[in-house]
Amino acid sequence: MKVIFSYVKPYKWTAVIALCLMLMELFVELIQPLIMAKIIDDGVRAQNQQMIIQWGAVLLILSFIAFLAGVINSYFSSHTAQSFAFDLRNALFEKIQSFTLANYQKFSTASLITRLTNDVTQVQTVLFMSLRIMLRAPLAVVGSVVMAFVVNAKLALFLVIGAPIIFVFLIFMVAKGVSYFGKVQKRVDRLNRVLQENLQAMRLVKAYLRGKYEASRFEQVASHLKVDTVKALRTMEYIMPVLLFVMNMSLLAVLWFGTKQVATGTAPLGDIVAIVNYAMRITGSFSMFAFIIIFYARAKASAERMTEVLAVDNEVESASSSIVGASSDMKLGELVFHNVSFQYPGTDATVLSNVSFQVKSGEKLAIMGATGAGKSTLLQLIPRFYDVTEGQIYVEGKDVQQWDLQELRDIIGYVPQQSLLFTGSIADNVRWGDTKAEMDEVLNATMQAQIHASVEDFPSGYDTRVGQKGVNLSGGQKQRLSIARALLRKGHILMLDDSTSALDVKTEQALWDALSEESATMLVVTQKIRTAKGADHILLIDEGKVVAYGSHEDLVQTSELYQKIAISQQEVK
Ligand SMILES: Nc1ncnc2c1ncn2[C@@H]1O[C@H](COP(=O)(O)OP(=O)(O)OP(=O)(O)O)[C@@H](O)[C@H]1O
Repeated sequence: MKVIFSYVKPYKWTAVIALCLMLMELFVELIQPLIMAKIIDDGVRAQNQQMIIQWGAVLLILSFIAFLAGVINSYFSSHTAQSFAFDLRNALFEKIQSFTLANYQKFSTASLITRLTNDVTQVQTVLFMSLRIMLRAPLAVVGSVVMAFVVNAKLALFLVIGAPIIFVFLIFMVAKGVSYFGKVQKRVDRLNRVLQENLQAMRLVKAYLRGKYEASRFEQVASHLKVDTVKALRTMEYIMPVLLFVMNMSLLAVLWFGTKQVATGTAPLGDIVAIVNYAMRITGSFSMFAFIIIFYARAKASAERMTEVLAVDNEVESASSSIVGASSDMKLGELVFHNVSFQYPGTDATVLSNVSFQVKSGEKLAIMGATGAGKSTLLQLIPRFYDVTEGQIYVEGKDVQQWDLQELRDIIGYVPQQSLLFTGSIADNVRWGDTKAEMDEVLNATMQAQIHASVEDFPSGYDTRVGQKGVNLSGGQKQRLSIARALLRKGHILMLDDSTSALDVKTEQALWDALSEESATMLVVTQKIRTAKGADHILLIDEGKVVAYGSHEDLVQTSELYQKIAISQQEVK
């Protein structure tokens, strides 16, 4: 809660104003009985109309002030809560942007979405409600007790006799509530995950006629959410009866001893009436407590989940040293792997084992190997999506761990295996690679990526809207747009992870011809011997180990595995 509520700090003054206004409302509420008493004693009973008008006017003015305070309080409370939520959401989003891939894997996407939306809203609601009404209930209890002491301290003592029991009970219920509502939020995560997966796989669901199966999967997580929420709310239902029982016992004691005091003449009847009145107010405020605890417990659980995100330590980033710039003997785009071994964080399977190779400036390296051999993993180590477990990777003569991370990633153009596009125009999507690029640079990139002609054929050309995840584009179009986006970066190293799998032979050949003019060093993961043939060297990986390295002509002679692949693709020559 502490970390999360530090985001209220910039708005502390609006929060303080809201609190003061709320106190003003409470003050009016608490002195209302006294004024009523005045009207009855000095006005009605004394038959003094002047007094009735005078105190009536005071009551009216105070009520109007309370009304105004309420309206202005609403304004300040919502300003504070909305601004707080805005800042918190942005902070969470920024933190997530800085996550290492290993950290992404720790949280599921659905859980991160819930944390950024639902969890923020829970805390925002509690903040607003606290400033507006929720804090009023406990303060009204305290105020009523104080007023009761002012009226008759001996009788008022009976009102606080149950306080320790109530205090311990409330702490117990908050702890229970936090644990139960923490579970509820996890259930919300799961529900979102099933929903997200289902919506993303809608085509598959239809093709496999899995609508009913998916509906039952959803129903299952929805019913878990329902059961856990009901359990949490049922537990909270004990709050009211327990508080009311303790309060009613106190009230009985006040009446019992109060009657005795009246009988012996030690207290006026008015005192008992007033104390009973305050006791009723306390009881009334207690009826709010169940809601307060539910809201508070839920918000606390949400706050803990958000703190988890904000507290993430991004090991890769923090390891980045302050040495900036390249070494003097650097060659643009030169890359060296030296005895690199790698295991994914939290796993014990060795994905890459003792990998060593070198790619000279401007060279083209094709990386081949069976599925799961470790090709994509190898590429991801270069921009430090993950850090090597053993060995070193040198880019332009400098260990990647000594590069300023931004500078390192700035010189790398990366096209992942799965083409990802964003909602927006085609031009926006290409420009995503370099937001400052001019239109002629965009055109250069799209021409090189062999997508320009297709874009021109669209009725709106470069302004064509790309649907969610590029639904309105073909697989090959998406791949070529992703390549254009990477080319626009004009990096020293271009990494293509099986990014031409959806292209026809002619288009692919045209693309490689265009890319052969590129001065960047190129790493191309491919399954096709035809593509590998055009590379300067081929790196063949099997189960994370380098099993062959050389040109196509060399490997056809020397590597049995390469020969097998070549024969299967009828590309032995
Ligand atoms: N994020 C991850 N966490 C843990 N293990 C992973 C992760 N990504 C991949 N692996 C494992 O690492 C191994 C190599 O995967 P990688 O994706 O690098 O293979 P690949 O050669 O690119 O395969 P493909 O040609 O099918 O894309 C696989 O055994 C895979 O299960």
